[in-house]
Amino acid sequence: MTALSINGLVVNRSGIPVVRGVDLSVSSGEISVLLGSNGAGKTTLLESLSGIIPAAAGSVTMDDVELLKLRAGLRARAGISHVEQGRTVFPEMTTEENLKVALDPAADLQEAYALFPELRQRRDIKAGMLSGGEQQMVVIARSLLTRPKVIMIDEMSSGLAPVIVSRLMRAVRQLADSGMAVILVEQFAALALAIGDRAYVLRRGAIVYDGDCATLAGDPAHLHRLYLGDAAA
Ligand SMILES: Nc1ncnc2c1ncn2[C@@H]1O[C@H](COP(=O)(O)OP(=O)(O)OP(=O)(O)O)[C@@H](O)[C@H]1O
Repeated sequence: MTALSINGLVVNRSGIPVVRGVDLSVSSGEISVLLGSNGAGKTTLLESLSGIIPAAAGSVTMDDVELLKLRAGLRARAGISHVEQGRTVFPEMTTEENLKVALDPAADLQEAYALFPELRQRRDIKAGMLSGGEQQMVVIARSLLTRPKVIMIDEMSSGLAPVIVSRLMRAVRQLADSGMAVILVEQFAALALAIGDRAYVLRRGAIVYDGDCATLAGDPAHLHRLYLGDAAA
């Protein structure tokens, strides 16, 4: 079932289009992996969906609601959550206090501990004392507790060891398996393709691949060409 439908999305940065007519749809229960080289426009695309920056043209619908007409806070309430690149914990608050920050009345803290049991033992510790991987778990769990229909996760693995990244990837798979639509922007393409369903590759603001993850994972040379475009020919 389509959870979010993006049509003809254009987003400018300093007056220059960096997302140029993107069509994309994400389904409940699936991980849509969004790949592309540095500067391709991935973060800009996510920021326009959550309302951090305005879109110049296009349409983004969720349950027949036009998100682009809503302020950021209302988009979150409509069910889209954004785990921003580099977002951190409140270091002086405990793990549990961090989790409670955006707790939806219908949500239960136990959902966070079910996703990341390792946080349960750390609940009373100041979040600033947690490891980088645990902090990222808190940030993702905080987003889960807003009860989103669509969760967008931007480069969650930055600076983390591969074993931690794999742990986080398993959790992201669990989120999708519980029925959420996940948009995953990731620099570790192989790891993301291994757990994802649908893949999109963005190059200079335009989608140059739209297909399933397994096909792309099985053809690294194709992926390489998609990233580099004409430069790889
Ligand atoms: N605040 C800004 N003002 C002006 N231009 C910006 C701004 N942020 C990003 N850009 C430009 O917009 C383009 C897209 O950047 P964006 O960060 O969306 O790409 P990305 O695919 O997420 O790359 P990365 O993997 O490096 O985060 C780039 O050319 C970048 O230089």
